Amino acid sequence: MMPNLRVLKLKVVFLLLLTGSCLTGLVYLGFSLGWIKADVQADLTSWLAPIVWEGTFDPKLIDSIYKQQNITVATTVFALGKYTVFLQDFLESAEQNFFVGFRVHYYVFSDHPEQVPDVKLGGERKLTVMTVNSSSRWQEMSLGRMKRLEMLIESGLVNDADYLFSLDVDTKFYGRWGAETLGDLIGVIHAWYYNSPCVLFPYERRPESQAFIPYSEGDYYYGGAVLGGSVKCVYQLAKTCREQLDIDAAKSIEAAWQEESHLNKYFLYNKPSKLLSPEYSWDDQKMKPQEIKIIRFSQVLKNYAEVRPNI
Ligand SMILES: CC(=O)N[C@H]1[C@@H](OP(=O)(O)OP(=O)(O)OC[C@H]2O[C@@H](n3ccc(=O)[nH]c3=O)[C@H](O)[C@@H]2O)O[C@H](CO)[C@H](O)[C@@H]1O
Ligand SMILES: [Mn+2]
Repeated sequence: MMPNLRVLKLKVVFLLLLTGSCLTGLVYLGFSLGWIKADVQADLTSWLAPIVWEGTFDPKLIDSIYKQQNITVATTVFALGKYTVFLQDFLESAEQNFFVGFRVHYYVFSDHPEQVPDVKLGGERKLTVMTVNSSSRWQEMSLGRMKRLEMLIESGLVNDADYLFSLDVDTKFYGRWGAETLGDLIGVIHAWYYNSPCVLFPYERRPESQAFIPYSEGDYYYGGAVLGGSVKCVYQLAKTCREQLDIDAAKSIEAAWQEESHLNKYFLYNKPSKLLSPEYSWDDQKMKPQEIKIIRFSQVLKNYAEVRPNI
């Protein structure tokens, strides 16, 4: 009986050791492949780009540095079809929170220019309405933004601007958005994926698409609702994404999340110089967890059937 018991004990110890090392191996693999996030609130990426969270900057100091440089911030926003209903709140809340005290130039693209509301703007802030053709599919309105952004920059209209942002219109500002968001190339971490492992990111996974990213790659999932940077860098981004979208369109492929998928591909190989935390692109549908100290900009609730021309 005794020797059997010893063998049994040895087997148990061996099994425990095996399980232990398997788990350690899995955790190691998880970290190295990005399945497990070490710190969802890190304030630096592995390529040393800052990630802007509340508490990582001094708002007054950073604004004063850029004020001395007398900069102009251009901002494009697209409101086609029924999305013009979002403009009033977008613009009014931007006037309260977005680069307050800076020279801001909004470019509102719409197929219903007469529906662009007359919002009172602060001193040194202006708005230009850009009339565009309608589309019958919401996907085209969304992905058409890259082409229009590229054309706007080529037209020379934004030559007076130092920085350029492109923002979703079905949104509202709830908090400060200032000079801390400026840099060469700016992306925002998507609110629904900031604490997800990489393999769960909804990147385009079909190799036929130019937006394809294999499961072994990726670092962040960026939202399509916010992009920005210097006019030069935004031009390169918009042009490249538009070219990739055209190649896909010629093959009748539409990436999983339209231009957002192409943006993610672009950022994977052209790393943003600064990342905005999900504070800068939240979603009203999503409860604010404790680790998020402030919501600055957020997608408002919308009735998709009511505002979109197609499903
Ligand atoms: C939070 C976030 O990252 N949102 C992205 C997401 O879903 P969303 O559900 O946020 O997409 P969406 O319906 O807001 O469309 C994106 C933008 O396209 C414009 N638009 C769209 C439809 C329309 O009928 N009229 C119109 O003007 C408008 O500026 C809108 O804000 O995926 C989209 C592409 O699939 C875009 O990448 C969005 O930026
Ligand atoms: Mn949106």
